[in-house]
Parts: sequence; C-alpha cells; structure tokens
Amino acid sequence: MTPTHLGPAEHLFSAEEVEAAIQRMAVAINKDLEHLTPRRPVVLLCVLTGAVVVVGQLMPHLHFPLVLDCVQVSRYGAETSGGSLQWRTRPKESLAGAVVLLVDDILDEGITLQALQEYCVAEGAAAIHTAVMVRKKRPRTVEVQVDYVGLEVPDHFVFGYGLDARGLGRNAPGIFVLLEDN
Ligand SMILES: O=P(O)(O)OC[C@H]1O[C@H](OP(=O)(O)OP(=O)(O)O)[C@H](O)[C@@H]1O
Ligand SMILES: Nc1nc2[nH]cnc2c(=O)[nH]1
Repeated sequence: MTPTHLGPAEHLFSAEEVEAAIQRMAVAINKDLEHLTPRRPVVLLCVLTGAVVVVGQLMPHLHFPLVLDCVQVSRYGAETSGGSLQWRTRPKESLAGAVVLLVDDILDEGITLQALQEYCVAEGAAAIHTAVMVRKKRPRTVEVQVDYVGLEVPDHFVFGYGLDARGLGRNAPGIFVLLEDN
C-alpha cells in the first residue's frame, strides 16, 4: 500500500521483497561470523534512527553471540540532500578488540558509513563488517567498503522500512521513491 500522506510516491519494493532481502543478508552474515570464536560477542551497532527496522528484522536470523548497541548520527535531518555529519549518541559498549557489525538502512554518498568505520577503527575494533538494507546506484562521494547489501535502489530519494521522508514514512511497508523531490 502506497502511503498517500507523503505525496506522490512510486512503490519500488514490497515488504515481502525487503524481508526476503534481509533474510538473504542474514544468511551471508551468518556464514562469515557464526564460526568465529572471538573472545567476546560481536557488537552489532545499529545506526539510528533509520536502521531500527532492518536491525529488528535481521537480529532474530543471526545465529552467533552478539550484543546490541547503537550509534546515532544524522546528516539529512528533514532534507533530501545531506549536510555535515552530526553526532548524537556514541556506542556504550567498548569497541576495543571487538568484532563489529555495523548495520545501516541506506548507503548513499557513503559519508555516514565511512565516518562510522573510521570511528570503529579509532576505538580499536578488531574487525568491522558492514551491512546496508539498500544501496543507492550512484557514484560514491567517498570510498567505502560494504560487505552485505540487501537491495539496490535508483538514484532518487527513497523512504519506508525505517527510511524517512522529512521525519515521516519510516513505517511505510516497503520501499518507495518520493516523487515530488526527484
Ligand atoms: O551515505 P550517506 O549519504 O552518508 O547517507 C546515508 C545516511 O543517511 C541516512 O541518515 P540520516 O542522516 O537521514 O539520519 P536518520 O537515520 O536519522 O534518518 C541513513 O540512515 C544513513 O545513515
Ligand atoms: N530517507 C532517506 N535517507 C537517505 N539518506 C541518504 N539517502 C537517503 C534516501 O534516499 N532516503
């Protein structure tokens, strides 16, 4: 169902398609991480706010010991183009020596994920794995390594499944293109 209160939108992926993609990501992540025997559980870092939905769906499919923590950064706010990265909340877990699984909803320019990877390195993470629910098909502003990708979306502003359109639409059941901004 297309949410009408956000204006005209194009439906890209249904909830079922997104859930299937998240499950495929979980299979790939399990393959890489469930046979590790780290001295401590994997630290799953949920990149708030948008990743809350993908993390909630991914976690029950992950079959290795993990602790959930979050980091909150923002560079879009109510806009559809990004600005400078604002740090809101840092992780509570120590990342020193930890295997970190960074999970975000979208990779667009790559600035957010790159900054978070640099943060994890600076905090002494032993290994960093990165997963995004959707990756935008566009040239990246910065070089960034992504290990697990759910779905590819065209170079338009998208919302749904945790992704917002001016603060709304995070609960939209699927992924949509916001037409009036594209
Ligand atoms: O690859 P980039 O161009 O850096 O963009 C990706 C980031 O943009 C969105 O966050 P946003 O700043 O909108 O915060 P939010 O998660 O609170 O919506 C999204 O959740 C990613 O973290
Ligand atoms: N909601 C949303 N957030 C983003 N952050 C970077 N790109 C996007 C996008 O297309 N939609």
